[in-house]
Formats: sequence, structure tokens, C-alpha cells
Amino acid sequence: MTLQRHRIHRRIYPLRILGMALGGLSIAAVLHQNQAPLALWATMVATCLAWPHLAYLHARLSPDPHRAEARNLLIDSAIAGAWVPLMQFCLLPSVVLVMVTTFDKLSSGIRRLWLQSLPGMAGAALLLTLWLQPQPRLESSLTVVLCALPLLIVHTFAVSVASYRLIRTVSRQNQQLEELRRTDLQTGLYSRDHWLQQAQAALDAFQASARPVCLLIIDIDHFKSINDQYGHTVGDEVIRAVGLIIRQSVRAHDWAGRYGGDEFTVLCPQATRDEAQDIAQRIRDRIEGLRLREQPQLKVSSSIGLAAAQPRYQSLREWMNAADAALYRAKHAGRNQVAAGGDTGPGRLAPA
Ligand SMILES: Nc1nc2c(ncn2[C@@H]2O[C@H](COP(=O)(O)OP(=O)(O)OP(=O)(O)O)[C@@H](O)[C@H]2O)c(=O)[nH]1
Repeated sequence: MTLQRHRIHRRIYPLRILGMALGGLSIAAVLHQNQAPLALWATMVATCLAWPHLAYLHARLSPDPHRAEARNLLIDSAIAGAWVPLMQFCLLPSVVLVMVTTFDKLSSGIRRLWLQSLPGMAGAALLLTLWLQPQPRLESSLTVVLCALPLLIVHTFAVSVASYRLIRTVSRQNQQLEELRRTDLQTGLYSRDHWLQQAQAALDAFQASARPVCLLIIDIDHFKSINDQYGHTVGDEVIRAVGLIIRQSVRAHDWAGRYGGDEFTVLCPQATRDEAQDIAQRIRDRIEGLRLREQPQLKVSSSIGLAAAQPRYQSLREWMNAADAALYRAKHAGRNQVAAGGDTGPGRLAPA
């Protein structure tokens, strides 16, 4: 079981009651086998009945229940250690008690708790050995063996279930983290890093197969002055709206990402330059038609650079530089237009 700070004592309380009951069963069988005096029976019953409730109260009333419960776990180990000489070292239940309480510390997830539990466990065992000097009786009757089994089985099952749940939770959270890493939170498009990975993979695939693939770089025109004139909140809204337009304008198998700031990138696999130009024009056109409900007078436009992959591009950087150079030309030619570079050299596509 993983120790969580929140209401930890409530989660451990029933488990400790169950553990004490099963541990008590195992100890009772040994006491019966060893014909132990009544005082030992009384000690066993009192410990098993009282300790879970005392531990619960201790943690509940403590200002730091997490620490208090960690202390309780150490006391669990000391109690288990004490019962080893009290059971005259009866081998099977002694090993089961010691192992179960030690594994509890390991599965608690509290760092080094199991190590911290060892001195208390060994100390309690040593103290009672020196004090009572019990005669060792290592053998276990069949009854003792049978009575030790429930604790062993239930504990193993409980720890396995808890580990299974923990692994499921961790893998679910890892998946969520991976999705977050891949996504630009503002626009819902792919993040820069993830998009770059895909672009590299697309270029590699192009080098291997020569199937056409194109790259678009989209930049909002004069975005700084939108921020300056309308404020950053409106600027953010424009970025979100442009992201949505891009997402809705590309094909299902295109990869649209936010490269950073007001710059977006789209990878168009299996698209010729003409097909990619159509996509780019569609995006440019829709951005030009964008109107924010709160700011209907605000006009937005974009410039787009397009580059088809070429066998001569040795790296993604070269391919992106070609698209960037095309974007630069689109900006310098008056913005709000698509320019293509790459296979046929510099070229400008007229605005729609
Ligand atoms: N509101 C907002 N502004 C951003 C965000 N990211 C970057 N910016 C701003 O966007 C502006 C980008 O300006 P530039 O790309 O340099 O220039 P521009 O004004 O778009 O001009 P051209 O690209 O030449 O048309 C900068 O002022 C950044 O501070 C964002 O997430 N939200």
C-alpha cells in the first residue's frame, strides 16, 4: 500500500486490524503448541485488540498524521520482533511475522523506513530474549503452519493488488504527461519539440521513399502591434483562434504545430507543392476572415512560407531554412500571402 498524506490513518486502520487479527491467529497457534502461560495469552489478546485503535488515535490526534503513522509502523515492527522470543523462536510464524512487517515498510514507499524498523525489531527481540531467556522451540505443528498461512496469503495478495494499482496509476499518469509534452496548451496543436521530431521523421521517410512532403511556416502579420494596440489577452485570443483555423484547415494526416510565439508550422505528408499551396492558401484565407466577437474591428492576416522536401536537404534545418526564406519573401512582398521556395527556386504565390 502506498502511504498518502491525506487521511493516512483511516486507510491503514482496517488493514492494521486485519493484520493484527491474522498475526494473533498465528501467535495463538504457537502459544497453544507451546502450552504457554496465561500471561502470554493475555498479552497477545491485549496487543492485538488494543494496538490498532491506539495507533489510529495516535495518528488521528497528531498534528502530523503522516509522521505519526510512520512511527506506528515502526512500533508494528517492534511488536513483531518482541513476539519472536515470546513464541520461543518457532521458526515459521517468526519468519512470517518479521517478513510481513518488514515488507509493509518497503511497500509504504517511505524512504528507508524498513531500515529504520530493524533496530526496534531486533532490540525488542533481544531485550525479551535476555529478560525471559526462552527455550528455543523451532518446530511447527500442522496447526501452527495452517494458522500462519492466512497472514502470508492475505498480506501477499494485498501487497500485489496495491502494486498493480500503483503501476496502473503511474502508467496512466505517464501517458498524460506524454500527451502534455506533445501538446501546446494554448492552441491544442503539437508542441514545438514533438512537431520537430515528426518533421525529422518525415524528412527521413522522404529520403528513403522520395514521396512528396511539404512544410509550411505560418506567421501572424504585425502581431506585436496587435498586442500593443489591444493588449496581450486579445493577442492570446488571436493565437488560439489562428491555432483553431490551422487545425480545421489541414488534412487529417497533416501535422500542425505551434513553433513558438506567433509562428506555426504544418507538415503535409504525401502532398505535392500544388496541394500544399492549396492548404496554405486556405489557411491564409481563413485567417484573413477571422473576426473576434469582442473586437470585430481587429483584422488579422498571416504570411506563409512553403518548402517541398528536396533530396539535397541533408538536415531538417536546411528544409526549414528554405521554408523560412520563403516566409521572409512573403513578408517583404507585403505580407498576407503565401510564398514557396525549394524545388523551383524562390517563388511567390499570389494572395487569393
Ligand atoms: N499575446 C501574446 N503575445 C506573444 C505570445 N508569444 C509571443 N508573443 C509576442 O508576439 C510578438 C511577435 O512579434 P514578431 O513576430 O517579432 O513581429 P510581428 O509584430 O509579428 O511582425 P511580423 O512578423 O514582421 O509581421 C512579440 O512581441 C512577442 O512578445 C503569446 O503567447 N501571446
